[in-house]
Amino acid sequence: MTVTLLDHVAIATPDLDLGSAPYTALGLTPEGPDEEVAAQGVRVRAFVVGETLIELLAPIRPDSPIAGFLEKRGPGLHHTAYRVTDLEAEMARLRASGARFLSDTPSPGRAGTRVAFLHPKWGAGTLMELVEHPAGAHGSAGH
Ligand SMILES: CC[C@H](C(=O)O)C(=O)SCCNC(=O)CCNC(=O)[C@H](O)C(C)(C)COP(=O)(O)OP(=O)(O)OC[C@H]1O[C@@H](n2cnc3c(N)ncnc32)[C@H](O)[C@@H]1OP(=O)(O)O
Ligand SMILES: [Co+2]
Repeated sequence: MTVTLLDHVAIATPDLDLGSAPYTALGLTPEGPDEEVAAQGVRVRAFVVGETLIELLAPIRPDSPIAGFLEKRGPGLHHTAYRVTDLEAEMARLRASGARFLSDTPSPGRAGTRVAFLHPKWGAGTLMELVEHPAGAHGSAGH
């Protein structure tokens, strides 16, 4: 079993400052500066919650999956993400068990990570993401 951590819970928002309000009110602070991930058409702000993160996602392009999600479902919970130690091995293992990935190969994620998404239908209604951190990632949570 190579899932080692609930890496993050992602929230879709039209605007990072607007979406940050409840988390700031809880006294949570961002892990670092906002980050744009062009591959996903998003701007990300990650709040540290102990060993895991709240990943706030705002679209930077109309064709971003987050823009589509907001149009159809409005702001709120978007996906859950699980840290794995070997992404390719986990993808192969899950594929062999019938899992449906949204792409054949990993994509670039936040903070130099590599990510792969499983179809929400396979996730029993939840969009699920696997995250592999660069070897030796630092920080209390390895973030
Ligand atoms: C910065 C990177 C960061 C990181 O962690 O490092 C990220 O997490 S980036 C996050 C943004 N990127 C993605 O979400 C990529 C994966 N997502 C997709 O490819 C699409 O959003 C997809 C395929 C999940 C949905 O695409 P689309 O909305 O065009 O398709 P449908 O509307 O036809 O949806 C199909 C079916 O799935 C349901 N759905 C859609 N999104 C979600 C969701 N987030 N959670 C649960 N279910 C979802 C949708 O309602 C449809 O179901 P149906 O019963 O047919 O209505
Ligand atoms: Co994510």
